Amino acid sequence: MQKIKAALLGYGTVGQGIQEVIHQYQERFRLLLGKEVEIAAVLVQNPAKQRDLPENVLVTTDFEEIITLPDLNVVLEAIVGEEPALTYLRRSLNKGIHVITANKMMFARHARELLETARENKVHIGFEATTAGGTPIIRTIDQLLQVNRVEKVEAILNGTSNYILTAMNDRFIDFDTALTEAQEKGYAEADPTHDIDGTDAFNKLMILSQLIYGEQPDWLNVRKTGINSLTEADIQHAKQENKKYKHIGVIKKEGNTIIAEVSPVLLSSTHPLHHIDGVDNALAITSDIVGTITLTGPGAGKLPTASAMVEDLVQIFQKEHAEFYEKISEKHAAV
Ligand SMILES: NC(=O)C1=CN([C@@H]2O[C@H](COP(=O)(O)OP(=O)(O)OC[C@H]3O[C@@H](n4cnc5c(N)ncnc54)[C@H](OP(=O)(O)O)[C@@H]3O)[C@@H](O)[C@H]2O)C=CC1
Ligand SMILES: N[C@@H](CC=O)C(=O)O
Repeated sequence: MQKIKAALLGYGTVGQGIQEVIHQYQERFRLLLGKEVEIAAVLVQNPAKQRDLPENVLVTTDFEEIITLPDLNVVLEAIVGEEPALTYLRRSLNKGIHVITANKMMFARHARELLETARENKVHIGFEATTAGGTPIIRTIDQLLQVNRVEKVEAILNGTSNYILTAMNDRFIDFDTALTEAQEKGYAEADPTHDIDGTDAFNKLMILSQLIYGEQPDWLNVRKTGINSLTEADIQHAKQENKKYKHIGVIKKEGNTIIAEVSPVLLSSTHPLHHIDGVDNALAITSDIVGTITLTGPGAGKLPTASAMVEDLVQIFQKEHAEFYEKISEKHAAV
C-alpha cells in the first residue's frame, strides 16, 4: 500500500492529537485516498521530554532533518508563535511540500504570503484548525458560500474565554480556577495571555477577514478587549437579569472599509450566541442569498483540533489526486 509521508512540527496537545487520530484512522485513509498516512518524523523543542511514539519515528529538534527527509509529502504544524513556524512553512512550500497549520498567531499575520507561496509552488495549505478549533468554518466559507457574499460574521472564537465565562456563570467559580481548568483540559495557549486579552480571537477574526474579503483591516483600527476586563460581579449581575457576557468578534464591510472588533458583549437570552457554553465556539454568518447560518462546535482541544487537521489532509490529497488526473487527460487530449 502506498503511503503519504508526513512530518509533525510540535508534539504538545495538538501534535499528540494528530498522531493519535492518524494512528487510529488508517482504514479511513485507505478508503478515502487509497493510501496510508505515515508520520515519519516529529519536531520538538525539548529533547529531554519522554515521547510516546513508535520507535521508527524520527524525533528531532533540528528542522534540517525534517526538510531533508526523502519524499516528504506534507508538514503538519502545531508549534507556538510566529517564528520559527513561518520560516519552516515557507521552506516546506518552496520545496513543493503541502502544509497544514493550526498556528493562528503566525497565520493571521502571514496568510497572504503563505497562500501565494503555496500557489506559486502548486501545493496546498490547510488552515481549518486556525479558526474555531474543530468547527469547520473555513471550508464552509471557502467552498459552500462561493456565490453568496458574506456580509457579516458575529462569532465566539476563543474556547478558553467561553469556558471561563461559562464556569463563572454556572458554577460560581473564580476566574483563576476556571483558567486553570481550561489549561488542564488543553484548551488554553501555552501562554494564556492571548486567550483572555482578546488577541487569540482577534487573530482568528483576521484570518476570517483574509478568507472572506481577501484582505484585513488595519490592525491598529480594530478594537480589542478581552474577558480580563470583566469582574465576577459583572457576570453575576448579568445573570440576575437573565443575560450573559460572551466574548464576541464581529467583522463586516461597510463600503470599502472592513470593520472589526473583539470584546465582551452582554447578550439577552434571545440572542443566538447566548446559549453557546463551555469550550464551544459559534459563528453566525450572514450572507446575501442564504441569510444567517450559525455553525457551532468545539473551539479548542486535542481531538477537535486534530480532526480539523486530518480533514485538511484528506482534502489536500483528494485535490492532488484530481489535479494529477486532470493533467493526464489534458496530455491525452493534446496528443
Ligand atoms: N490547544 C488547542 O486547542 C489549539 C491549539 N492551536 C494552536 O496549535 C499550536 C500548538 O498548540 P498546543 O499543542 O496546544 O501547544 P503545546 O504547548 O501543548 O505544544 C507545543 C508543541 O510545540 C513544540 N514547540 C514549541 N516551540 C517549538 C519550536 N520553536 N521548535 C520546535 N518545537 C516547538 C513543543 O515542544 P516540546 O514538547 O519539546 O515542549 C510542543 O511539543 C499553537 O500554535 C496553538 O495556538 C490551534 C487550535 C487549538
Ligand atoms: N486557546 C485557543 C485554542 C484554539 O484555538 C482557544 O481557547 O480557543
